[in-house]
Amino acid sequence: MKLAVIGTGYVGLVSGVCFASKGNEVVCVDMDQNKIDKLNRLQSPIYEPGIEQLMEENVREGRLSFTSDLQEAVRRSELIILAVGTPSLPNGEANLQFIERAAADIGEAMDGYKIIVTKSTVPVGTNEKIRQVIASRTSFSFEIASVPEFLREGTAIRDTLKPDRVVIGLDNPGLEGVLTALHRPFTENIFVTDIRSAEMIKYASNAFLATKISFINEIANICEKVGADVTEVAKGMGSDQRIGSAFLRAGIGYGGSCFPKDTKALIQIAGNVDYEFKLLKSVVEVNTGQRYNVIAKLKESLETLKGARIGIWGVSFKPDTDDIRDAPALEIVETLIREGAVVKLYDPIALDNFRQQFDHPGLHWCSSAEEAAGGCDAVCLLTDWHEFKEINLHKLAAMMRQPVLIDGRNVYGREQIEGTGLEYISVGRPHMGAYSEYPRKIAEVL
Ligand SMILES: NC(=O)C1=CN([C@@H]2O[C@H](COP(=O)(O)OP(=O)(O)OC[C@H]3O[C@@H](n4cnc5c(N)ncnc54)[C@H](O)[C@@H]3O)[C@@H](O)[C@H]2O)C=CC1
Ligand SMILES: O=C(O)[C@H]1O[C@H](OP(=O)(O)OP(=O)(O)OC[C@H]2O[C@@H](n3ccc(=O)[nH]c3=O)[C@H](O)[C@@H]2O)[C@H](O)[C@@H](O)[C@@H]1O
Repeated sequence: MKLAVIGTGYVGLVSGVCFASKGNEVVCVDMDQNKIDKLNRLQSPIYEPGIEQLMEENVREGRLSFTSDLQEAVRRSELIILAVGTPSLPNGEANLQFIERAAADIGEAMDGYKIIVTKSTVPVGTNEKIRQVIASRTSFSFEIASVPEFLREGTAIRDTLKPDRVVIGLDNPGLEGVLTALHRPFTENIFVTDIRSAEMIKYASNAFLATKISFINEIANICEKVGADVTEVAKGMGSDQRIGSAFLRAGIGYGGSCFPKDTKALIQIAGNVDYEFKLLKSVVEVNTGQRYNVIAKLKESLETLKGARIGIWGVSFKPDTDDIRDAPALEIVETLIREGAVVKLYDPIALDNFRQQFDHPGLHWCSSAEEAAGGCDAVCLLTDWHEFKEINLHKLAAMMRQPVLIDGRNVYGREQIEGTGLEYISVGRPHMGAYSEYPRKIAEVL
């Protein structure tokens, strides 16, 4: 099939490349000429393992191209995929300006029948608006469908080539054949429903995963007070198939371009129909608090942050991505600076993006984890990059001014910590190390 994909962020680029690799002729469109120039040099504007190789193969085979000319792309395609951003407005609602503009541009460019598929995450009822915007710009007939995207950054290609399921929302049953045929090379598990339900499935899925994370984080906070180990608790809970083990990793809370924005948007969607989504509001509140627990733990350990030297390991919102959108590290580092700490930052790939968001004379940019830790009063591990698991913790303790390690992702096991001399404070697990007063506090509670 001939496809145009509008928007070359994670979703547009990865789905464009994956549709091309299944034999479709795909043109990816972006209004950002710099991105298109980069793509035409076969350089990916997103960090995603394997993407450049797949781009190169498909361009070489003549199935994939990149342009900023939306009109030309729409005219040569049978099906158009909308994958533009839907960021948050200040009140949490989804900002639909990119969607509306793209829909208008598509309507104006149309020169015949087209199918328009929305992959962007959009509030319930948005596809109806898209239909109206396009209809007001063209007299040619067209169909709309909602095919929400469930890929994760860092595993986006694998998630797209082998998804758990594909959800297709449509109002005209006549579209089912063409859309299921387009997606069947990826999976047999295709769920066809109406457009509004498809739109809601996307928000409900992200909100549910966010809820699992906040739930386990609250359990972790209680574990810390009663002397239980949340990683054991999660294993024990997760082996019940009704619960499932995924998304039960306690830590410093979720970040990224989607969970924070989509949870807030769903609260607004509910609010707009006079429904207070109390559970989801608490999920968001717990998530914010979880980031600040790192600060509280530092203060407990160091007494004051003024003048303290703090090493930060990892600033991206999760490993294998350079994305720092709504990364917990942003708020944590800003707070440390506000409290007068000197902060040494290291991340394998996300430091440039971080610096564009937040820079300050009190920040030191380091090129290795060891450099960031050297001479520090505490190191905070905020992103569970694989390389941090391999660090020699004996050497770490020796190079620090005070050997305090705050592990925000529960990366290390007891056997790695024992004998290192580190004071080790993780999330929802017993504190370890010479300086720890933890057992005394438990005794007080009991
Ligand atoms: N990032 C992710 O992992 C996932 C994102 N989503 C959803 O997919 C949508 C896209 O997200 P990202 O890929 O992160 O987006 P993004 O915001 O990184 O990129 C969107 C791109 O669209 C381009 N664009 C905007 N308006 C345009 C127009 N009228 N014509 C041509 N290009 C235009 C922008 O220049 C930008 O390059 C959002 O709704 C998001 O919630 C869904 C699943 C996963
Ligand atoms: O709509 C979206 O954009 C996407 O949002 C998430 O994908 P993503 O944000 O790439 O990353 P996740 O792997 O889901 O992690 C999100 C955040 O939750 C945190 N997390 C995840 C799992 C866990 O057990 N604990 C936990 O704290 C991660 O560290 C990260 O900060 C969803 O997993 C995707 O299905 C969805 O398509």
